[in-house]
Amino acid sequence: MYKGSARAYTNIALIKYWGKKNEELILPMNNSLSLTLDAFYTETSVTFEPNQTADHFVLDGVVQDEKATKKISRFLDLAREKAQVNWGAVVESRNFVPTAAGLASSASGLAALATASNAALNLGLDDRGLSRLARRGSGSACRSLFPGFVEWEQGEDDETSFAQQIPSNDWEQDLAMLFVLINDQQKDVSSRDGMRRTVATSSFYPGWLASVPTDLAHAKSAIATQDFTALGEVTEANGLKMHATTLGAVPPFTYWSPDSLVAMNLVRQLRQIGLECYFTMDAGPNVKVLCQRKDEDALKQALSQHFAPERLILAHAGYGATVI
Ligand SMILES: O=C(O)C[C@@](O)(CF)CCOP(=O)(O)OP(=O)(O)O
Repeated sequence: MYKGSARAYTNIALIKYWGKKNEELILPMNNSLSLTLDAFYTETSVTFEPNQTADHFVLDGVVQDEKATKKISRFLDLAREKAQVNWGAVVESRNFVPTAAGLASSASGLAALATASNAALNLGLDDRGLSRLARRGSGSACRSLFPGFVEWEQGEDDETSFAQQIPSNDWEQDLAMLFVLINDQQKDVSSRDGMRRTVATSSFYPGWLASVPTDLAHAKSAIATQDFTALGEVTEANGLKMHATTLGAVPPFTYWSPDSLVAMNLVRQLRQIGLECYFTMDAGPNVKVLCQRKDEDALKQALSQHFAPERLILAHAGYGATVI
């Protein structure tokens, strides 16, 4: 029986990955930096069957359609190639996210699948090898292998593009991230499609890309000096610039919904009255608010004046992917 199971946690980028220089290998245009969180995780088991060739994918108890299964199969082919086998597999994944979330994070899912495949096929991959394998499933997944603050080195090719943890003296334990879950019916443009369109057509993209190295340096120095204000400011600015690129795409699009703007404005108002907090957003309307742990209750209290409590999820620093 060639079976492996793993758990991996989602991560939120403070300095965003937004654009690929190589779609096939998922090589990014820039380095990114994230914080691995504890609130959302995925548990995945994979069982390779020597006398089967078809793959089956069950997500949260539901057998997935051909399109979703094909995406998993393409990833499993990488593991099969490394093991020199052509065995079919059954993948069972469970996302542990609050029901209201709608936060199906591919990052934790693919990081868990890479870790589970490594165990099932006894591939013997080290952290770097695992990060490179997860990257082939979804770019941000390469960061979910590790706890704390994580930097994805963009690299030049498959060998040199991987993530690693940034030394922080556990400062991340002093921080918190409050997820404001905006229920938005509108179908978002996927992160993959959004970054593809933006790179190809947005006149704002070059300006964004040119600003990332400086933002990254500021974020890393803020972590080294445990300067929350500096980390918050660069996080909020970098996220806003990333989202600005979508407005210049052809056709233009935005991930922001009216309630996203309400949340962003509330964060600015709270800062003005001395509750230090900063927001960031990804490929969806949800708003993530970075604060210090000592302020998390005041922040949640303030936002619950405008958002129902079940839509406010507090997260803290998470853990690296593990075999379970
Ligand atoms: O996480 C970040 O750095 C920023 C984003 O979340 C902003 F939306 C993008 C994540 O993109 P992902 O889903 O990894 O894309 P893939 O490589 O096409 O699968």
